Amino acid sequence: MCFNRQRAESAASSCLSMKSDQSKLDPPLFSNEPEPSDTKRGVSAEEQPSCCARCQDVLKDPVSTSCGHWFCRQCISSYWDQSAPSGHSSCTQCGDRSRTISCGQTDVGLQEVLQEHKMSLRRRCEHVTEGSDEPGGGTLLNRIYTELYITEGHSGEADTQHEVMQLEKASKKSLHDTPIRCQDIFKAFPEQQRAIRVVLTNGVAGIGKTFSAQKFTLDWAEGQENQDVSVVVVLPFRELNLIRDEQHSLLTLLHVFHPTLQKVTAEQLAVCKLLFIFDGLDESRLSLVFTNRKVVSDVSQKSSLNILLVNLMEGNLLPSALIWITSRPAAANQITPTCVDRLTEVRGFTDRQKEEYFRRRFSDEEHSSTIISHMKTSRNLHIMCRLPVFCWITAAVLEHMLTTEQRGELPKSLTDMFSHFLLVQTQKKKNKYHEGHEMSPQELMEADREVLLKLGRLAFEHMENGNIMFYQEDLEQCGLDVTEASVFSGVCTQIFRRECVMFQKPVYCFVHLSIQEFLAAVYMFHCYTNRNQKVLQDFLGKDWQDENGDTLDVFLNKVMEKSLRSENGHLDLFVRFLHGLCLESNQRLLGGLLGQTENRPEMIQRVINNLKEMNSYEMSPDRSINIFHCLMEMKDLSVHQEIQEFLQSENRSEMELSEIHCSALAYMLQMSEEVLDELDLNKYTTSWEGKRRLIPAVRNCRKFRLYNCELSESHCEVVASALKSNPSHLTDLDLSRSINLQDSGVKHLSAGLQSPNCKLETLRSIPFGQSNVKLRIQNLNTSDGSSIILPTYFLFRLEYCWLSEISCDSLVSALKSNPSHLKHLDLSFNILQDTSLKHLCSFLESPDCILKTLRLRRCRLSEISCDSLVSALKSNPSHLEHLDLSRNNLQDSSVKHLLDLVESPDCSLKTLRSVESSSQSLLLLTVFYETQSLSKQRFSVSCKPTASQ
Ligand SMILES: Nc1ncnc2c1ncn2[C@@H]1O[C@H](COP(=O)(O)OP(=O)(O)OP(=O)(O)O)[C@@H](O)[C@H]1O
Repeated sequence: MCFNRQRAESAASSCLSMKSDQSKLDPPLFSNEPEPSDTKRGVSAEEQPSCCARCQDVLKDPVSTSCGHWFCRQCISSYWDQSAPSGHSSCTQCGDRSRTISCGQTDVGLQEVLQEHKMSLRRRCEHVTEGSDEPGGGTLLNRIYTELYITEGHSGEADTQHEVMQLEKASKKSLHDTPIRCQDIFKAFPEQQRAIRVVLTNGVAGIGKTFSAQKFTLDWAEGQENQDVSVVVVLPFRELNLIRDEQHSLLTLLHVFHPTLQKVTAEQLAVCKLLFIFDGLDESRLSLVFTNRKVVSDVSQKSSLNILLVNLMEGNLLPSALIWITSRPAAANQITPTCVDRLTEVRGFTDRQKEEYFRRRFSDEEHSSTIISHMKTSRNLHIMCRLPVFCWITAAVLEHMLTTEQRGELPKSLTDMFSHFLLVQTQKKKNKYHEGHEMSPQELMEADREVLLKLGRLAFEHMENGNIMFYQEDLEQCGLDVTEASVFSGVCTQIFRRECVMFQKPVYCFVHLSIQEFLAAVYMFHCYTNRNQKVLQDFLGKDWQDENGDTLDVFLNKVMEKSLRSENGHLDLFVRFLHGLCLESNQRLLGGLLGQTENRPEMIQRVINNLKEMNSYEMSPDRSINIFHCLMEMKDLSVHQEIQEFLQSENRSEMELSEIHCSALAYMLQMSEEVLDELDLNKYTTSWEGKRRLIPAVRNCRKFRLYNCELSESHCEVVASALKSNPSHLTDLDLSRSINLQDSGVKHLSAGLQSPNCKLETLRSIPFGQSNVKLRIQNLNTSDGSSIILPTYFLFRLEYCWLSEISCDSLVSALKSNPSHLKHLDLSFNILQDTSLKHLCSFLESPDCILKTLRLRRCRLSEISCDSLVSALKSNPSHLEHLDLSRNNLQDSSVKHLLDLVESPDCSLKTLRSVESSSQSLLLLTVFYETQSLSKQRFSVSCKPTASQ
C-alpha cells in the first residue's frame, strides 16, 4: 500500500455528507474517525493512503469504512450499487459490515432534518443586528456586507496593547500578506500539504469577526459555499457562558443550541461533516485547559463544557469536524497553538473597502462622496474607519447631520464623532418613543441625563478591570433598570436575539469598546465637575490635588499620568476623550451631561502647555504618543504643523525637537505609507528622552540606529515588536553602546529574533554593563573599534554586552531557533558560560546555520567549551570564513581540533584571528597557517603567540 500525503482539496471533502444522491446507498459508516490508537488528530495526512483500495489509483474524494480502508467515493459507491442492492454493504477488502446503517430511510430522514437546519440558519443569518439596531431589524446582511481584509497568519504573539493602538499599527500592514476570503478559510493553499481542521481567527473589537462568521454561515445555508459541509453549528461563547455550569454531551449541546437538530442521533452525527463556529473566545467565561484533561471521544458522553470543547478542538471528539474559533487578540492564546491548523486575522477594511462600505450604505451618491472625502481629511477618522463598527458610527452620525437642518461643522476628532453619536442616538430614541416638539441638544441630553450617566458609571467601573460584558445584576448595581437600557438600543444593546434558545438571560455590552471608553470619560468628567471626591479619589488616589487645588489642568494632568503608567494602554482612549471633552464645542453638544465646566481660554492653554511639557521618563514610548493624540483631540495643531514643516525641511538635523515633537514625529513616521530606508536617531537634535520617544518609528523603517542610549525594558519591547510584526521591515538594527540593557530587555530582543517574521540581517548592539563603562569604551576604541569591519550584511554583533548567563542563553537559543538569515555573529567580550556555549554549539552544528563570521574574542572560554566549539565548527565547516577566537586561552586539545578544522577539505576559512597560546601546538598551527597562506592564500591574518590573558 502506498502511503502518501493527502491532497488538500480532497481532505476538505473526505467525510461523506448525506446528500440525497447518496441516500439510496446503504453504506458502512464512512468516516475520518481514527482507529482506537489514533487518538490525537484523527487519521493524519501521513497515515491516510494515497491510493484507493479498489481501483489502486490516486484517491479521489476519499472516504473510509469503519474498518479503516480507504476508497474513492465513486469506487465504493458503484461497488455497492452492483454488489449489495439488498442494503447490506460490506468492505471490498475485508468484508467488514459491523457498522452499517440498515435502512436507507434513515438518510432521507436525516436529509430532511439537515435541510430544515439549513433553512433555520438562513433565516437567522440573513438579517443583521447591525451595530445596535433592534434585534430582528430589517437590514439584509447581503445588502450591507462589504468584503473584509482577512489574512492568513499572525504575529503569533498575544498583543496586549489597547485595541485601538493595534489598529493604528495594523493599518500599516498591507504588503506581503496572504489575503483570504472568509468563505475559504478551510481550504488549503496549493502549496499547503495538510488538511485545515481547526482555524483560529483573530481581530480587534468591532473589526468584523462576527459578521464574517455570519456571512460564512449564510453563504453555506444559501447553498453557495462550502457545500461539502453537512451541518454548520454556531456556538457563540457568550451564549455558552450561560450554561457553563451544566453538564452536556456534544449531542445535547447541539440540541440545546439548534432545536432543529433535536432528531439527529449520535450515529448520524458521526457520518455528517460538521463545522463548529465558536465565536468570541474573548467573551468566554469557560476555562479551556488543554493539559491533563479527561478524554471524551463519544458524542453521547456527558461532561463539562470546557472538557467537551477542548476534546473537540483537539480532535478526540468528532475528529473529522471542522472548527472555527474567533477571538480578540488578547484572548487568542487560550488555544494551544498545536491544535490550530491555520491562523487568520481580520484586519477590517482597506481604503478601497472603506469607500465601498459607504457607497453600499447610502443610495444617495452625493452623501457617500461627501462622507468619504470628509473621512479622508482627518487621519484619525480615516484610521478608525478601518474598523467596520466605526464606519457604522460615522455613517450614522454623518447621515444624520447631512439630512437634518442642524448641519454645522462635521466632526473632525474622535471626541467630536462620539459626542455627535450620542446625540444622534438620543435623537433617534426621542423620535421613536416620545414624539413631540423639536428639542435642542441641551434639552435632549438633559432629558436622558440620568440614564446616560448611569450607563457612564457602568462603563467606567468595568473599564478599569477590562470587563466588556454585563449581566442584569451589573446593570442594576449602577441603578439601571433593564428597560431603560434596552430603550437605548443605540448605545447599549441587548445582545441575544429572540430566536435563540439560550435567551432567558440577556447579556449587555457596549457596541464597541471605544463607546464604553467614551461614556466612561463622560462620567468621569461629570464626577470632576460635580467634585464627586469618592470616585475621583478611588481613581486618582487620595491626594490627587496639588498646590493649585483641583483645577481642570491638575485633574487632567493626574489622569494623563495614570494613563501613561498603564502597561497596555487601557486608558489611552479614555484620556483622549477626557481632553476632547474640555472643548467648548463638545460641551455644547453634551452640556447637560457634563455639568458646569471651566473652559476659559487660559485654562485650556494651561492644559495644552502641560501636555507639551509632560514628562514621560520611564514610560513606554508608545504611551507617550498618546500625549500627542490628546493635543489633537484638543484641536491644538501647532505640534502637528511644526512636524510637517520639519519633515519638509532640508536641514532637519539643525532643528531642535522638543519631546512632544518627537512623539508626534514617531507617530507620523510609524504611520507613514512609505517605509523609511534609514532612521538614525543620532542625527536628530533632541534630548535623550526625545530620542527614546522616537523609538516607535522603528516599526516602519529598514535600518534603525540609536547609539549610547539608556534603554529600558519597554524600549526593547517596542524594538522587539518591530521584529515580530507582520510584515517586519527591519533588516539592520544598531543599538550600539546601549546602556543598562537588562536581562528582561535582552529577552524581549531575543523573542523578536526568534519570530518567524523577523528579517533582521544586521544587529549591532554594544550595551554596557553597570560597571567600568569608561574603561571598556577605551578598550573598545583602541583594541577593537576599527577592527570589526565585516565585509557584508547579516551581522549579529553583541560585543561588550556584559550579557548575563540568562541573556546569553536566551540569545543563543533564539539564534538556534531561527538560524537561517544570520551570517555574522559577534559575541566578543561576553563571558560565555558552558551552558551558553552548548546552545551556541548546537546552533553551529545545525545544517541551517550559514554563519560566515564568528567572533568570540575574549569570551573566557573554558577548555571544555573550546573543545566543543571547535568540534561543532568541524561538523559544519563549509560556510565559516572568518573566525576570531583571540584572547581566549586555548589549550592544546582545542588547537589540535582547530588544525583538523582547517585541514578539512570543506573548510572555507579565510581569516583566523590571533590564537594566542603558550603551547607547542600553537607553533605548529602558525607554521601551518603560513604555509597555507603562501600556497593557497587562504589566511589573511596569521597567529601570533602572546602571553595568555
Ligand atoms: N463586512 C462587513 N460589512 C459591513 N459592516 C460590517 C462588516 N463587518 C462588521 N461590520 C459592522 O461592524 C459591526 C461590528 O462587527 P462585528 O460584530 O462583526 O465585530 P467583531 O469583530 O465580532 O467585534 P467584537 O470582538 O466586539 O465582537 C457590525 O455590527 C457592523 O455594523
